Amino acid sequence: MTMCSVKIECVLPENCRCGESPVWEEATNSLLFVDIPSKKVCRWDSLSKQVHRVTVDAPVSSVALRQSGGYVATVGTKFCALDWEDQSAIVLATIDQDKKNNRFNDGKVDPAGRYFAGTMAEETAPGVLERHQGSLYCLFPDHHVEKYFDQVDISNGLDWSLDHKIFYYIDSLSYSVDAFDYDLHTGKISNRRSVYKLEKDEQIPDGMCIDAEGKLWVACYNGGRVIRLDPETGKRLQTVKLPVDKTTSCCFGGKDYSEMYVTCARDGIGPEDLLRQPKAGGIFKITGLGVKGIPPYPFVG
Ligand SMILES: O=C(O)[C@H](O)[C@@H](O)[C@H](O)[C@H](O)CO
Ligand SMILES: [Zn+2]
Repeated sequence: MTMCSVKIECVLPENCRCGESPVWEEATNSLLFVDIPSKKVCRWDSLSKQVHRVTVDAPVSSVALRQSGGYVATVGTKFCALDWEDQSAIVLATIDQDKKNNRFNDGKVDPAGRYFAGTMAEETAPGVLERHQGSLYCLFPDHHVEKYFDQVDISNGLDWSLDHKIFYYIDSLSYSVDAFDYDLHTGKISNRRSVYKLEKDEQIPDGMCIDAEGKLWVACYNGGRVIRLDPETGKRLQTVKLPVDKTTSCCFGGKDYSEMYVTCARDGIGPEDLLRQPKAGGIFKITGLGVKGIPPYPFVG
């Protein structure tokens, strides 16, 4: 494996205000993602290059596959089921009803088909928000919701180790990638610890995914990069820089999950900086990483 074969291209100039939650859907050779403030769930067909967009009635912060068809998404403060054909959203559960300024942020389905997602106070500008307002929640297959912990600033990246015994989690403003022991049978988490502290130029940790070797990939907001971490040694193994600063999240997709897709944001970039990064808000594809990902888990409810 040589690092020099890494290639980065913008495959879709979508101008997302805040692109997030990339998810590969093998059945349609497509990449799903959201644009949070634009209230849009998008599906980009990698073969036809066509995009389908569904607009919902509140900021949509994550999307996931659903075993029984369609998708699930976190919309405002609700876990919803999305019917792609008739473009409808059905509410499965509502959270944070006592916190009127909160919304969901990043979410992902665990290996047993439960949908994890956390909340945050709405931002007045990128990174500017009332602190400690967020919590981490999980929607179980029977549609009941459990709260894991509160006091979160910006609930973000999440994924599970390949043996399903560890849950990795990012609260962005802690500048840390954390790990918990994970009980796949019950969905319970325990024993929180930090596995990596971001360096200054890496800026703010945002979305995250695991690769087929058990290493973590973290998108660095304002850092214009994704970094590969070894959660066992706490070392950074690789840095891949992108031509945009506000990289928000990443996932593997494409043939055998050998490509990485990266979302990013356009909001918060001044006119002068936009000239330097005209592709801000686009969808990027990284090839030649020499490592594959794993398929996303579908929600089983
Ligand atoms: O994409 C997200 O996860 C949040 O919704 C964003 O708002 C950014 O992470 C945040 O601005 C970084 O500070
Ligand atoms: Zn995020």
